[in-house]
Amino acid sequence: MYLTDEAQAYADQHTTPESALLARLNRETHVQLLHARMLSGHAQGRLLSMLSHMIRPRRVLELGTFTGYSALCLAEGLAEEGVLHTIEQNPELESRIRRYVSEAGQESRIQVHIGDARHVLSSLAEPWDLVFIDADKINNDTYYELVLPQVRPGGFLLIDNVLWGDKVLPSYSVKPSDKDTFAVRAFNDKVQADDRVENVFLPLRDGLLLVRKR
Ligand SMILES: C[S@@+](CC[C@H](N)C(=O)[O-])C[C@H]1O[C@@H](n2cnc3c(N)ncnc32)[C@H](O)[C@@H]1O
Repeated sequence: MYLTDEAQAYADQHTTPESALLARLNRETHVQLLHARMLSGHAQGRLLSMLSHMIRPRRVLELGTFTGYSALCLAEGLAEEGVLHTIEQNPELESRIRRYVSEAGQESRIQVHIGDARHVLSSLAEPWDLVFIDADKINNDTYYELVLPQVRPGGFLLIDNVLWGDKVLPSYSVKPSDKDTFAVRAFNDKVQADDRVENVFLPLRDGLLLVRKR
């Protein structure tokens, strides 16, 4: 489900602009890295910031840092004394992430972990107020089951790319070898049937699933 270009432009023009730092990170990511589309970007970044401001979380967890754009957005709404932990498995991204976290003056509030989220998670037993799952989509369910017990009752999870380029839609004919699409579809269906949570599927960008633990 995509907006027309004109509607998208209008929506962007009526959304608070990125900070100069985020705009620079956005541009640098697109110029220097492959798969720059993975970065949350202007509209989704502002939504992450807005949701974080609404929740005022003390403990935030992000799985999948990439260049740090979404971590910086989510950190904007942290409570005083709040901390965001973000996990990225690609060590080549570490220096850029740390440089931007430092430029944003967030070194004491954003803890960067380099490693496979499945392993790093076992060393982080925090009562999460907000979790952003945005790593390898085939493992969405693994991450969800690992973190949900650690999310405080009434806490939130956000899962990105749940539209998966519209490949989750029933009319799309999935190739039998396309394990990612089958995994994203199965995950979305599972959350919809999960009595432990309430959920809203937001068709923003590539789809963002908002989940509240009961
Ligand atoms: C979609 S990008 C994240 C985008 C970022 N959250 C943003 O919005 O700007 C996914 C990232 O997850 C990382 N990743 C993939 N599998 C992972 C894993 N098992 N553990 C930690 N990070 C992983 C990838 O290296 C990639 O940088």
